[in-house]
Amino acid sequence: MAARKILTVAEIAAADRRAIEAGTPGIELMERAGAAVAEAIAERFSQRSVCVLCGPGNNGGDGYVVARLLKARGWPVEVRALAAPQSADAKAAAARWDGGLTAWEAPLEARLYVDAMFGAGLARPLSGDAATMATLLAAHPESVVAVDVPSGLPGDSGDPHGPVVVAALTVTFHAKKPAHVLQPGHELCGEVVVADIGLAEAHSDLTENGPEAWLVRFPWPKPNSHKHARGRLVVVSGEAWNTGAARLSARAGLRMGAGLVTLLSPSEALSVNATHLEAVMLKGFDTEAELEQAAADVDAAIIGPAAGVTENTLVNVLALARTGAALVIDADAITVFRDDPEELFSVLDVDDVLTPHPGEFDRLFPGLLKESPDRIAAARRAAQQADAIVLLKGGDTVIAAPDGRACVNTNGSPWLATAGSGDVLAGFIGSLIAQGMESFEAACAAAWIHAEAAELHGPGLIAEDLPGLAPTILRRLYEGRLG
Ligand SMILES: NC(=O)C1=CN([C@@H]2O[C@H](COP(=O)(O)OP(=O)(O)OC[C@H]3O[C@@H](n4cnc5c(N)ncnc54)[C@H](OP(=O)(O)O)[C@@H]3O)[C@@H](O)[C@H]2O)[C@@H](O)CC1
Ligand SMILES: Nc1ncnc2c1ncn2[C@@H]1O[C@H](COP(=O)(O)OP(=O)(O)O)[C@@H](O)[C@H]1O
Ligand SMILES: [K+]
Repeated sequence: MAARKILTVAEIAAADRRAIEAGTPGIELMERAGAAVAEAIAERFSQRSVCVLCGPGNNGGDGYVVARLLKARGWPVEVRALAAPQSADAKAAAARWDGGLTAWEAPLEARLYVDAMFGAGLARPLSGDAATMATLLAAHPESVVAVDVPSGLPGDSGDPHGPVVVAALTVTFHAKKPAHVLQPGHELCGEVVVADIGLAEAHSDLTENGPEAWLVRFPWPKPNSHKHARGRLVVVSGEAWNTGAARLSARAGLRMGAGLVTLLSPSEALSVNATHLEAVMLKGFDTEAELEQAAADVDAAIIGPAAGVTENTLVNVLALARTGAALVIDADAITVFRDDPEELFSVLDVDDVLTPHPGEFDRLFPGLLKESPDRIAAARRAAQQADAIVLLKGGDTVIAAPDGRACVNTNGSPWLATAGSGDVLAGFIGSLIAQGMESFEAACAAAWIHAEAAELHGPGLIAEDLPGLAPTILRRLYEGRLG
């Protein structure tokens, strides 16, 4: 299965234009779009009274088609027009609707509402009658189906700057837009159905995260695999009072399949680490030179979880960067470079992964999140600036590579909002890289598995649970690997 592409508003408009130039009339695309919405509604709702709210553009045009097709199926349908149709296709679709119009302000008594006011290209916040309607509908999101996007949601950012419709189901066309995957848009859309309306494939560097993007390259062990061949991973421990986070990463790394995982511990923390380790191995170091030596032959190294915002952490990162290991740089190992991010960037390359939460991101890339149109753009610019993979954490984690690839994680689980879950994620990423997966794909796969594991557990999740939940998700992936 191919990765699920996400197209911007400009890209979808271009695909639309190409289809029309190639001989499919716009009204035919509108008929297909409306038919897909009517079909999705009939599949999910029993027959009931429907009110279709049509805007002046092509989104409204789709609405007139939905109204006609649901009426033809015997559903009681009323249509309300926010303004007269403006485009030729919308006028044609409206002309095919023979059921008359209900006044916009009449009491709302239908059991289902189809929001066809505005599409993804919304140029300015909803105002007037449209804004009032969005506010009224927001009281009954379970009865609202949005065409393309909930009206008021700009397609490229997913961040409404005014009143917005909240839907239980959104039917969009050809591909998702950023608004369907980025928060809060993702939440406002409800279930998202992507309907095929016969447009040609379009190129996109932006995808929605999921196994179809990386499962064929997942590093399963082979019959002749041995532990050294399955990837050597090291994790740098913090000082004696701060060792748990690195152990969480190490355990997660082992669960994700790395053959050998070693905790590299400051000597003074060796005994506390030793008390808590079994399959994870332990090695001490006292100086940056000893750390460099200990990591000389490893495939991947993780530094940051409870490492301490200290000069030692800074020099330890630089020491690891002198080895051939791919680096996963998290937490304190990010923060420690806040006064001179360039010093960090100068030692990174595309094998390395930075895993900041938004606060840490702002320390390395001051102002970038705020001044970017959305999180995808921010993560992409950061990856280019750092010349490394950047995984920007959140409910809608974004992973970006310096070459422009970006991936949005949509299975994010709020149960992950618990101390230490990021340490586990770092362990998962480092482990997959150590096993030979390309770093961008490793970060995507790790983020997806991490969220699936959290969802599997649900309430009461603590970070310690996550490594032990990974095998259930891995088994599902393993059994589906040929599918
Ligand atoms: N391939 C596909 O994807 C296909 C897509 N299709 C459908 O087309 C839809 C996109 O259609 P669209 O471009 O006509 O946009 P849409 O939002 O209906 O209307 C724009 C109009 O609204 C106005 N306007 C804008 N903002 C406003 C505001 N806040 N308050 C008030 N007015 C506002 C704006 O006016 P202007 O800014 O020009 O003054 C303009 O007149 C898409 O969502 C999908 O449903 C299918 O039919 C076929 C294949
Ligand atoms: N509300 C949420 N929804 C989905 N994922 C979340 C949410 N809150 C946090 N996460 C995820 O949980 C992890 C938290 O990581 P981090 O902030 O580094 O925590 P810690 O440093 O305590 O390990 C990240 O993977 C993040 O994407
Ligand atoms: K809409």
